[in-house]
Amino acid sequence: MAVAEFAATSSTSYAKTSHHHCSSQLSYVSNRLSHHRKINFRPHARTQNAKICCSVTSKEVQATVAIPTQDLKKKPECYGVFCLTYDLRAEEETKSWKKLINIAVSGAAGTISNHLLFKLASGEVFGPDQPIALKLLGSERSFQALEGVAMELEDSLYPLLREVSIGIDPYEVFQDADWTLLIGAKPRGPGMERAALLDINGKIFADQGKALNAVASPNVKVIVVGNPCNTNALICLKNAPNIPAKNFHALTRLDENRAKCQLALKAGVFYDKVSNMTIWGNHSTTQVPDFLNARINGLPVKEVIKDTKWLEEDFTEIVQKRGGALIQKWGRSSAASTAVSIVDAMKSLVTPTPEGDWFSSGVYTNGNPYGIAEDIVFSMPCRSKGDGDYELVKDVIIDDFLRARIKKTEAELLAEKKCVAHLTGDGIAVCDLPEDTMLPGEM
Ligand SMILES: NC(=O)C1=CN([C@@H]2O[C@H](COP(=O)(O)OP(=O)(O)OC[C@H]3O[C@@H](n4cnc5c(N)ncnc54)[C@H](OP(=O)(O)O)[C@@H]3O)[C@@H](O)[C@H]2O)C=CC1
Ligand SMILES: O=C([O-])CC(=O)C(=O)O
Repeated sequence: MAVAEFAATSSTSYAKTSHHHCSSQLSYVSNRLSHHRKINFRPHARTQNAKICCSVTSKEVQATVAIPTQDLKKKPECYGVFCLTYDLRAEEETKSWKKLINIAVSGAAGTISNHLLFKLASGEVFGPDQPIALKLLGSERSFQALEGVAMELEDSLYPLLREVSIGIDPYEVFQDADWTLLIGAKPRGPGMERAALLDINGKIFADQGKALNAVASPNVKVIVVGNPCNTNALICLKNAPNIPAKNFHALTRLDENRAKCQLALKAGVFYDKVSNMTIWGNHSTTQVPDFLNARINGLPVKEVIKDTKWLEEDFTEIVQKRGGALIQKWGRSSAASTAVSIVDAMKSLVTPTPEGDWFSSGVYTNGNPYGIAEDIVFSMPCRSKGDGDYELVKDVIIDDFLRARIKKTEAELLAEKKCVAHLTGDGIAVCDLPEDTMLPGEM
């Protein structure tokens, strides 16, 4: 279909008219770029302009759509309706738009992503005046499903979602990414050794680290979700030497949220009363949910929950194995709550941490103040000024109970690291994992 058939002229006030109404004025001319299996170049400047309304603030905004004069077939980097670009100069004039944030997501056709992408597009992380681009990474096996995801994003008419592109080559999809959410990973199948999983998934994260190093924004923030996420994050950062190691996170926010929920349940308070929750170590069954430093209604947990046996035994184990308990009910691993926790993890980095509180994230240990071995990715308490960066919290108490548990999860991560030495540039891999090395979902 010829692009010139596209005709849309309108401007309106968002306060009075929804974006659904706005968008319905577009003649839909997407030529369904389904046959384009790769993205490979950026939109070119040669355009002619038409106007559509794309307001996201209460101010009246006229955004100018740039209509490509070239055949859309030659513009495979965007998906469908997202190929209709807009004139940044016009936007600058309105002073209503912020610079686009590029978010790359791997495993984008998977279950977690199916929740996450729609939350991102709705503005949950970056706010109601921040346009975003989603760059979705799939594979040969998932490409058709990925198109389905992109079609649903189109049909959702999110005013903040300006660009969607899909592809199977991380060197293309990660181009200029400001954030990268690495979710895609092979799930551990029946009878599969954890060492094999570390190797298979490790290779994925080594390749993706190299791609990020080559093409992403030099200050890209990377959140690794695909398991085993701590060691995958380590592999990724080792393969991306030009990106600060500090920018890589392994997702342990779901564990933090699970721990807060259990403390709230036991104390009989709503979960917003639980703060200062640290998850130490690995996103596995050796993780340490820290009830020593956590607070309920501002008080140390031990002053509110007097049942020490429950705290030391039941609480810890419930949190460690919550993923497995969920799998037994659902028949698949946590997806919606994982997506929520990814949003929480991102928001914690772009919003100043409330005074006196902190959040948990699996981060690179070099320079940590707790005596944890260097050169691994370990969940620790962090605070952020809201600039995307974070600092480790210094004023935490570590008693003998906590120290012993931290040592155990540290030993597990050091063993995992040896298994992937061939992928981190540390020589020959020697894999001798402790018996109890399991994902939260394996029990
Ligand atoms: N850190 C945390 O708190 C949590 C982590 N997880 C982890 O997140 C990851 C994704 O979970 P979820 O979205 O539910 O999983 P899905 O199975 O729905 O999706 C996973 C995606 O991984 C991709 N993948 C990459 N390599 C392979 C491979 N070799 N074989 C099969 N699939 C592969 C697939 O996409 P494609 O073909 O496009 O590459 C697939 O769509 C898992 O590793 C899971 O263990 C889950 C819950 C919590
Ligand atoms: O073990 C899994 O794949 C799921 C997981 O990480 C969790 O639920 O925490």
